[in-house]
Amino acid sequence: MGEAPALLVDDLQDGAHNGLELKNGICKATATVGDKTYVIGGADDGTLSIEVQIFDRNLGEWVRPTVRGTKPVSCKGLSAVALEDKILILKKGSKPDDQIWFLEVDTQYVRQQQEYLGTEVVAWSKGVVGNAEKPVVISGPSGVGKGTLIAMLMKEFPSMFGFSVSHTTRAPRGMEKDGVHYHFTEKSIMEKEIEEGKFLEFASVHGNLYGTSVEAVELVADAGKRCILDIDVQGARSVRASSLEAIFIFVCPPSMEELEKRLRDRGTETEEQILKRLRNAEAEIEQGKSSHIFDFILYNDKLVESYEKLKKLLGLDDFVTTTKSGHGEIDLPIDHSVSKIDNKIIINRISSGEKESKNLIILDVSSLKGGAPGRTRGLNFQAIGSFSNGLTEIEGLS
Ligand SMILES: Nc1nc2c(ncn2[C@@H]2O[C@H](COP(=O)(O)OP(=O)(O)O)[C@@H](O)[C@H]2O)c(=O)[nH]1
Ligand SMILES: Nc1ncnc2c1ncn2[C@@H]1O[C@H](COP(=O)(O)OP(=O)(O)O)[C@@H](O)[C@H]1O
Repeated sequence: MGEAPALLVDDLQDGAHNGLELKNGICKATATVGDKTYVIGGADDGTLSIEVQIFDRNLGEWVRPTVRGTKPVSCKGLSAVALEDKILILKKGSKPDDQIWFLEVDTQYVRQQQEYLGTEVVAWSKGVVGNAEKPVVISGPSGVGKGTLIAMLMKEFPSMFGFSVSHTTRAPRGMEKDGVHYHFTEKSIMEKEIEEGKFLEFASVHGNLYGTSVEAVELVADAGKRCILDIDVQGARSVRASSLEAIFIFVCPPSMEELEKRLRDRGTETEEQILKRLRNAEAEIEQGKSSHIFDFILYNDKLVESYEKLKKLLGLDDFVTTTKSGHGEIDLPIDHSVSKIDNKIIINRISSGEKESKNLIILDVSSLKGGAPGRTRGLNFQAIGSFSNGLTEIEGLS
């Protein structure tokens, strides 16, 4: 049995299942999903992270769960709304991009983690307003031209794409910079971080460990960019099975002879490494073509033509540069009440002194995408304001 938090069991049994509690400077919200009541909160000094405890009503016991994903930092107050398999958390007095969070309690990811760890698991993911384009996973054998094609894409569309910087235990090549091409790390450190759940996927490739950290993907999403992942077939399979919805592209060489020529001409590997990469290439190509992981196979024969094909796959062939529309920011009132009608969360400002502020915010949670341990996208909102001239303004943002 776990240690009881400040909120009393009696409070829960009296029916305070969904709502806000303030005790001794500690802000807590509670939400009930199934037989469990989740007590979510932290100190209001903006430094500590928000913690979770569970009261299992069947067992009559407190449980402290294993927490996956990045925890949100504490804030001035919380509201919690139970959805089917997750809890929507509204953080009061936080920055616009830090106000909406989800605590997953019974999603596929949480159930997988529960099975794997044999403990109660919850997982955080930050809510992102709007529908950022799906991330792009690019795989293919060493030397096929993945890096070259990605570099061309990033050069032509710098504000649209962001590269997910992987961790690796292999040594840097001459021109490679730590934190730009890879986060170069040590095996023991990376293994510890994998244990701690910091990686979305990882794999042993050509004798070294490679992995995509949750943070690497989050950083790109937070910059409002479309994430590109250069990962091997095993990694692509893991991502396919994860909550990250992506487009999967496998890059194939025109022939094994040409692949060998490119690898040798690149001149970055020893003879032994080249032979190992060529041996692995056959199996990778076999899996890439037959495994149903990939949505598209791109033959990289003539570079310029292949690049045009890649742009077409990503819907960029007749792309005209336009100014990026804003993400839309919610002005979440500190004092508010929250209710839920079907897939709509209604946030109502309590006693608004400001004449021209939005009194009602409607959050649509009907088409959420992605989820823990990264980001939950697809949140849409409408802000509705009443003005002193009697007009009502409706602002739809996504
Ligand atoms: N699973 C996984 N594979 C990765 C990751 N980063 C790179 N790789 C793959 O590791 C392999 C070797 O990469 P690298 O050492 O840069 O050599 P290169 O492919 O010859 O340029 C390639 O197939 C990459 O796609 C990662 O984060 N996860
Ligand atoms: N279509 C192509 N035709 C000829 N050479 C290519 C082509 N694409 C890439 N290359 C060259 O092949 C080498 C390997 O490309 P690289 O992008 O490093 O591969 P990867 O990232 O898949 O290991 C580089 O020297 C690159 O300039």
